[in-house]
Amino acid sequence: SHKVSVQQLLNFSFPSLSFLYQSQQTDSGCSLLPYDEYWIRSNRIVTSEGVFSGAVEVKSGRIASVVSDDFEAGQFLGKHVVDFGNAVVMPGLVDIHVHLDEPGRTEWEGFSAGTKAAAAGGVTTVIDMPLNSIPCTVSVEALNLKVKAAKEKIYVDVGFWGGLVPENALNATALDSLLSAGVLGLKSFMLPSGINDFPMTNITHIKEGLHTLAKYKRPLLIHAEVNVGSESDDETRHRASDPRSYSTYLKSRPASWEIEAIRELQTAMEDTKVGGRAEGAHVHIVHLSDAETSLNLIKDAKSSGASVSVETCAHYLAFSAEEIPDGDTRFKCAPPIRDEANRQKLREALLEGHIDMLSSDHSPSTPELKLLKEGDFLRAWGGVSSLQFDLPATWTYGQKYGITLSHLVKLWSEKPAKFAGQEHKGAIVTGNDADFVVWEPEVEFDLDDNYKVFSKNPSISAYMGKRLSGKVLATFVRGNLVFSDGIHSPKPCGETIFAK
Ligand SMILES: NC(=O)NC(NC(N)=O)C(=O)[O-]
Ligand SMILES: [Zn+2]
Ligand SMILES: [Zn+2]
Repeated sequence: SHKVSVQQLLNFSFPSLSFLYQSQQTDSGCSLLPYDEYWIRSNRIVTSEGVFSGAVEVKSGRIASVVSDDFEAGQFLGKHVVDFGNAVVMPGLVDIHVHLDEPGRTEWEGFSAGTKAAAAGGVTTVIDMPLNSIPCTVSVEALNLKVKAAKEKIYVDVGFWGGLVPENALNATALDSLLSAGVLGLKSFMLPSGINDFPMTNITHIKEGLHTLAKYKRPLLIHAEVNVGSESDDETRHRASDPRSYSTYLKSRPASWEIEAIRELQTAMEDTKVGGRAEGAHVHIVHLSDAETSLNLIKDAKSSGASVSVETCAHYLAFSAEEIPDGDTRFKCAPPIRDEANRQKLREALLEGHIDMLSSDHSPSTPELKLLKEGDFLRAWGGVSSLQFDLPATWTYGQKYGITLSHLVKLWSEKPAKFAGQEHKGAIVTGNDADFVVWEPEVEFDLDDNYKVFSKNPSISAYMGKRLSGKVLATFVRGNLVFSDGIHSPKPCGETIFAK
C-alpha cells in the first residue's frame, strides 16, 4: 500500500485548539474542539503493552478505530485530524480514591474545583469517597444529595463509593438499596475515620458487608489500620515529644497498625474464595504504606485464592519520612509516609506487580485544619491534597526507579477502570470511551505561586514548591476536549457513573 506522510494531510495541529474553539464555538460548550468526529495523531500512543506511532479515530464520544502509522493513503483526507506530534497520548487516568467533600464541606473541596483539577491533571474519571461530605454516602438519600450536588458541576466523569458503617452493615435491606441505587462498591474504616458520622466497622460488619456485596459482585474498600497502641504507647508520652517533628507522628502510627488490620481481615478475605460465604465479593486495601509484612500478608491471601487487591498512593512513592520538614503538616496522612527503606520496597513491589493500582487519596481540608501555622503533626488533619498531580508526581519520581509510560497506563488507567467496573474506560481500544490525556513527559515546571492549581486551598498540597516533569496539554472525556492550553471547556459535561 502507498504510504503518505500524515503531515501532508493534517488540517491543524496543537497548540491551537483553544483558538480553534473560539473561532468555531459550538453551542453545547462541552468541548473545546468543535467536532464530533475526528482523529488524534501522535508519535507516542501508549497502551499497557507498549508505545506506537499512529492515530485514534473518535466518533460520538467513543474510540471508533486505532491505527498504527502504516495507514492507507487517503485515510485522513477530508477528516479533522489533531496532530500532537511527539506529545504522549494515553488513556485518561482513573482515580478511584478521591474525597470531593460535597455537599457539606465545600470549603475543603467540591465537585467543580475538584473535577477541574482532575481535568487539568489528565484524570478523566474519579470515584468519590463516601466520607467528608455531609451527609456521608451511607444511604440512598445521601447518595441522591451527592448526585444532585454534582449536577452541572463536574468536568470529568464521577462515580461514587458508598459507606459501610455499623448503622447499615448488619441491615441487608439498607445495603441492598444503596447498592441498587448504583454505588460502585462500599468503603469502610477499621479505626476512627476522623469524621464522627462515619464510624468504624468491626470484622463482623465487614463480613456481613462482603456477604451482601457478593450478590452484586462489587468490592469493599478498606482503610486497613487498627489502633494497637504506639511504640511509646500513650498520648502523654507523644505529647512529651515534639509534635512539630515528623518522627513523633510516624512513631505514633507504626506499621503494626496496618499489619494487625490485615491480619484481622484474613478470615474475611477467605470468605471471598470460590465456595466461600462471600464468593463474588472482593476486598481492596486502600493506600498501603507498609511494604513489608502488610504486603506479604496480602500476597499470601492472593496466592491462596482470595479475591483481593491493593493500591498505594503517589505520595508514598514520592516521599520518605526523612525528607519531611519539621512542622510541614501538608505531608500528614494516614497511614503515614514511612522511612526511605520502606519507600524503596514499595517501589520494588510496584514494579514487580504486587501492588495492583495507584490512587491519589486526595483528601484536602483547609490551611486552618492542617494547622499549617502551628505545624503540629499530632493535631493536624490527615490527608494529602494531590489530585491535579497524579500523573506528573508518579512520573517525576517514578523515572528514578524505572516506571515506564506503559506502567502508568496499567496502574493509573486499565487496572483502576476495571476495578471500578468501568471496563469501557482506561484503555485505548476500539469501542471504549474516548478518554485521553495528552502530555509532554519531558517538560518540567515549578509548582510555585504562579502555578494554577484548580483545587481549593492549593497551599496545603504536599507538592507545592516542587519541580515536576510531565505537562498536561489536553484532556478528553468521552470525546469532549475538556481541558486544553490551561483552560477548561465552558460547560462542565462530566457524567455521573452508576453501577448497573
Ligand atoms: N477522612 C479522610 O478523608 N481520611 C483520609 N485521610 C488520610 N488518608 O490521611 C483517608 O483516606 O483515610
Ligand atoms: Zn483512608
Ligand atoms: Zn481516603
